[in-house]
Amino acid sequence: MDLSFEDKFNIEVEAAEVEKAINKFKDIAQSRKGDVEILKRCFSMIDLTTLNTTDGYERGKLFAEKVSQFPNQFPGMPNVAAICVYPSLVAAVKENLSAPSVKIASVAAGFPASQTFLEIKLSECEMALEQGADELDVVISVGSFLEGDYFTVFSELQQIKEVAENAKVKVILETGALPSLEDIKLASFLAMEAGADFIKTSTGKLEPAATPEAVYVMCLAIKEFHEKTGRMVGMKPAGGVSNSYDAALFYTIVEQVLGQEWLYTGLFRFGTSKLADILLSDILGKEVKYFSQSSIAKY
Ligand SMILES: O=C[C@H](O)COP(=O)(O)O
Repeated sequence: MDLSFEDKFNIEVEAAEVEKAINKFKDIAQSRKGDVEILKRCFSMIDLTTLNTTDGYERGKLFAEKVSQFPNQFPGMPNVAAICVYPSLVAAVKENLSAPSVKIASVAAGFPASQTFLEIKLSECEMALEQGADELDVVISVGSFLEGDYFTVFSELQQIKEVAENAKVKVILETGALPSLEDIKLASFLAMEAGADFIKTSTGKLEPAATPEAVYVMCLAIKEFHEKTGRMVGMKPAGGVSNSYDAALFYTIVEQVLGQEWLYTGLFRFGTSKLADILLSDILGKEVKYFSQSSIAKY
C-alpha cells in the first residue's frame, strides 16, 4: 500500500500565512458573533454531546426527550443536527428520540484514547450501529501516528469504514496531541484517504482542543483533497467550543476556505457539550437553560 502522501498532497504549512489568514477570519467573526442568522445556522449544525463517566440510561433518555420537544418549545428555531453519546447510551437515545431529522452519533473504537485491540474497536462500532447509531465518531490511533506507523492508522480506519457500511464516520485527529500543523495536515489526508466522511479536531478530553489554526489547516486539507479526488469531506471542530464568537469564527473559517456548499449538516458539525444553550441565549436575547437545566445535570 502506497502511503507516501507527500507525493500526492501538499503537506507543507506556512506559519506566517496561517497567522495572517486567522487574523482576517477573527476580524470577520467579531462582526458576526451577534448575527442571529449565522448563530442559528451554527446551532443547526451542533452535535449535542454528553460524554461523562457518570452518564447513564436516564441521561440518554432526557437528552432525547429534550431534543424531541425542542421544536414545540422553540418554534422558529432549527433543531440540533445530532445527539452524540457513548455507545452504552445509544439505545436510551434511540428509544426516546422522536425528531426525524436528528441523527444519533456514537463515539466508538476505544474513544477517547483509542488504546485497545482492533477487534474490540470494530466490535464496538458494529454494536453501536446495531443499537441504533447513525454515525460513528472514532479517534485515530494517535500513538501509532506519532511513531510514524501510518499503515496501522490507515488500515484501522479502513476497517472501521468497512464495518460502518453506510453510516458516516467522523475521524478525530486529536489535534492537541499532534506536534505541528504539518502533522495535522498529514493526519487529515491520511484519514480522508482511508474514507473518513468527516474529520474532527478533538475528543474534548485533552487540551488544547479545537483551535482556529487546527481548523484552518484541516479545511485547507479538505479543500485540496476535494480538488484532487472530487470527494467532499466534512469538518467538525470539537472540544471547548463554548461561546458565540468561537462558533462564528469556525463558521467563518469553513465558509472562507471551503465555500457556501459546506455550510450544512452534511458537511459541517460542531462537537460540543455546552454551546447549545449559549447560542440559544444569544439568539433569543435572554438567558436560556433548556439543555443544561439541573434535570439533565453535569452539563
Ligand atoms: O465531540 C465533542 C466533544 O467531546 C465535546 O467537548 P466539550 O465537552 O469540550 O464541548
